[in-house]
Amino acid sequence: MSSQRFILQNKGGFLPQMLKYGSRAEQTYFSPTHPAKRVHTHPVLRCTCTGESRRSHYITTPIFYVNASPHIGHVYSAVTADCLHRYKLMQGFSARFATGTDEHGLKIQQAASAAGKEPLHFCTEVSGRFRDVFTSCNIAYTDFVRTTEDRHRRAVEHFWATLVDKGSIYKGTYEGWYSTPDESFLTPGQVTESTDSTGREIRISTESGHKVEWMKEDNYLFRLSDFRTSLQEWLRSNPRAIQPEKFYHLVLQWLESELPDLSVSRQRSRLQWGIPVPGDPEQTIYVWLDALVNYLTVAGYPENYSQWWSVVHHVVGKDILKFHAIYWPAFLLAAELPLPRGIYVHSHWTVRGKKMSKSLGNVVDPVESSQRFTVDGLRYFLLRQGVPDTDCDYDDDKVVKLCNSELADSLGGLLNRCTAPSLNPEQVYPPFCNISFPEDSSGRAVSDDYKMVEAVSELPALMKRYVDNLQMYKALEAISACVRLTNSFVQRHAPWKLDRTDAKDKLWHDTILHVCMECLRIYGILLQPAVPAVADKILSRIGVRPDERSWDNTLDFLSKYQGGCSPYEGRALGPDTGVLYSRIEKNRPNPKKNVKIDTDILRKNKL
Ligand SMILES: Nc1ncnc2c1ncn2[C@@H]1O[C@H](COP(=O)(O)OP(=O)(O)OP(=O)(O)O)[C@@H](O)[C@H]1O
Repeated sequence: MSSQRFILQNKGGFLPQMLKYGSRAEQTYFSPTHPAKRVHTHPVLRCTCTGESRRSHYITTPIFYVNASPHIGHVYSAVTADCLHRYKLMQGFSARFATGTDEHGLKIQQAASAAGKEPLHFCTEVSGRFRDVFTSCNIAYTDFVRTTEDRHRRAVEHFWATLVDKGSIYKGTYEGWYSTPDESFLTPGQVTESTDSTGREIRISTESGHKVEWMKEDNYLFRLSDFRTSLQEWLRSNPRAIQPEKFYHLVLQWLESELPDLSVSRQRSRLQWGIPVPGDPEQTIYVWLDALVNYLTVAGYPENYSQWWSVVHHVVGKDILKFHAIYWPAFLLAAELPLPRGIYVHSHWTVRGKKMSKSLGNVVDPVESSQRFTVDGLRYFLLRQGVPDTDCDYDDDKVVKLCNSELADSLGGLLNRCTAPSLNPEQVYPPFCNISFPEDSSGRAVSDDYKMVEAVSELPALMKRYVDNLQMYKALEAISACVRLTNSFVQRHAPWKLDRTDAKDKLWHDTILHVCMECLRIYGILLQPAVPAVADKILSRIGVRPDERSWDNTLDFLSKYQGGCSPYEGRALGPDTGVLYSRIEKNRPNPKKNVKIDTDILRKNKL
């Protein structure tokens, strides 16, 4: 059965890409991620083959608002996307990874004015800080977009004109609650009463706790209400479009209520720092519409964008789920553009139970943390401890504990055992002996050794399942469990007790080291997306060349055991004999030092 990628188009716009199997006449469509499962049959669907390569992937982070410097939460979004991007590259995909900065809106206008700077000058400075932090955390983005760039302005203007052409934008009066800090509109049900620090009665957003104000002004409205059914249809046809599943259900729940039309512009008199509405200089385009279009800008919109646009996946924090899972798909449906292939949602890092946030000031500085724990130590902690479904509390002691036990002791210890001159005086990848470790149990290997080999051979498939579900923490947990099994294998057979002058003992000794190095080779390859520097150290030390580090190279794990030959056997080890990861001292420096709490802000927010 052959498969070909199609975009399905209905009356209201494009439905997301699906794979069509079998004859056109059947009009039966299948999810790309669940080809075995029939998900949608629609009488009016029209199919257009995009010619998209199945081996390309485009991943994005949110673009970050430049009202203050980046913190660990931003780095977490970026490290997650970076890990996914590296993982796709390792699998041979042609992949693109975009991040950038969101630079328009009232908050920026106010922050620039408070800093006594021109908005663009202010944005350039803060945007540069994001870029620097990402570089220092080894975030290998392929594109960095700023919403103040000309290419983005062109994309936004074109997108706006398309929405107007399609009749999805009209001029009207918006009246309702608005939260400037969240740059979002709220229904009466999302607003609650509260008091400010002087005891004055105010209204706040139930979700963010930010103050809201009643707004009434003439502006442009987007016919969001027209798209509720199409959005429901999209999600029901694509049960994996939003992951983890709990967020998918949350969006479906939101869609059970009516969607009021959305104001998509501000009067220029209130907001000057933004892109003017084409043909109406009295109005500025709403910052969220402006910002979301960045994903298209990077893909090349409005010119040749379809190659990348058809494989786009967004990584977003749960705080901006509504914008990405409702507003953005609705805008795209209105513009008759394909919907994202996947929206990967993650929860928040908290500090003592409160969301780490620029506005609260309770931020952890990623540069200080990466200097103390190393870049890979910080990346490992974020990906290993960050569970997308639930919030996680950040604590320096947890980083120390995890990195010491899993990177320094377990992984570093294993590498050291195989490569230390005391056990490996020839400094080579030693040979494997089938008589010592045969497929049956007639050699010196015991049943736990076979279990360990089986676990490691299954590891790539397990990792693929986890990473494809955005469960990096489970993938790293599985690798860590295998590292422990390999250490137990060494401990069980204590090669240091064997007599290397005895021919049989020597064969068994070398076989033990060969098995360990094969395990390390697999761990090194699989760890590359998460901790590239640590993985490179492992692979270089055991003599694995850069062209031998792709996903396919995990398929020949312990090939000698399976009767094949090994290209690594007898190879000289790499020259770097340094430790893999140096243990971090606990409590030095002061673990609370890099948690900056702005007490004024906390007081103001009654925390
Ligand atoms: N505490 C956090 N944990 C995880 N991700 C975060 C966190 N804070 C921000 N992010 C990520 O960065 C994106 C943009 O966040 P934003 O710029 O609004 O940061 P913020 O610190 O929450 O700012 P503000 O306090 O001004 O709202 C979020 O959607 C999310 O992807």
